[in-house]
Amino acid sequence: MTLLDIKDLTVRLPGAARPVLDSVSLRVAPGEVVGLVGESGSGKSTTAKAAIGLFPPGASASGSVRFADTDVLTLTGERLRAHRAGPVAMVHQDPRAALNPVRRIGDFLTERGASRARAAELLEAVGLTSPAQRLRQRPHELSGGMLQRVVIAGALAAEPRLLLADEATSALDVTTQAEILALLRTLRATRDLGLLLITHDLHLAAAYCDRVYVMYAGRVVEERAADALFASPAHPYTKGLLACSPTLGESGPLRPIPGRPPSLTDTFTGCPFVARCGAAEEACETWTPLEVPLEDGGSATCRAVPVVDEVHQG
Ligand SMILES: Nc1ncnc2c1ncn2[C@@H]1O[C@H](COP(=O)(O)OP(=O)(O)OP(=O)(O)O)[C@@H](O)[C@H]1O
Repeated sequence: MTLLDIKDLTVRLPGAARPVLDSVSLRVAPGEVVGLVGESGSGKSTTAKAAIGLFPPGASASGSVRFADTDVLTLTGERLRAHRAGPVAMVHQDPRAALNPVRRIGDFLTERGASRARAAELLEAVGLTSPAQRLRQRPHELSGGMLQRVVIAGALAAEPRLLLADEATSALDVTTQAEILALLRTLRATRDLGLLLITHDLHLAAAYCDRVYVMYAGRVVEERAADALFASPAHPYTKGLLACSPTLGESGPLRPIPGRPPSLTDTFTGCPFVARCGAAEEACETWTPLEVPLEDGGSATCRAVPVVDEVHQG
């Protein structure tokens, strides 16, 4: 069963030379942790926000976004509001931005529909000790990690089925980051919650996710089981990301990918990664990007990966 099913989603902004999202397909099943990885501006947040029918002002969207039995792109008014407040919750990078500094933690949770008793239960579920005392505290009395637990408790108040975590641990130190990620994994197991983890850190995604989508310039360039992605990345961009992000405990030289991703005002033909790709050939400049199936069930949008199906490589 699929919880979130995005198919061929293309999002355009007025004045942009290329789509913000170009034929993006992504799915999340109940109880599955899915990673969405890529450099800044690759379209990760735009993809995640599509799950709650939220697009940049003036954007036009085509393709489909389904959540369980709901066709999200057709929702308007009260039904759209109910969708955003119920089955899908979103947690962002900075918990302090989500919390009113002068209100108590208890107020934050009861404003989200939880009773006082339930609010204490939620704080316990996210691993906060002395929940009764926490309910009376204000944000400045808690650490960043504790506040992110409070925000996650608030997100759980409406019993969501899917949690979108947009760089939710990026502002935290490494130890607290690991604790929050472990908490999210526990919640998906105990609540059968689907989890979409958005991060620029491929190593983190590979360590905590079941499956990973790698995005580049508004496209999904690789989709793999996390262990396969880490062991044998197929797309040159994925290989580049792995080589340029540090792993815990390793101190080898990092090799940044040369150049920078195309902006929304840059036009290009062929593969969008061609200008930065060490393995590019002339034919890549005119190749129409196409998801090529891999033997292990994943896919990569690169004409150099070996064909296992009846796919025309150009
Ligand atoms: N409201 C908006 N108005 C104009 N451009 C936008 C808007 N939202 C997103 N964009 C543009 O769309 C592209 C994709 O942005 P998006 O935030 O989805 O990327 P991202 O991969 O999540 O990046 P980051 O890691 O920096 O959050 C970027 O070029 C961004 O500037």
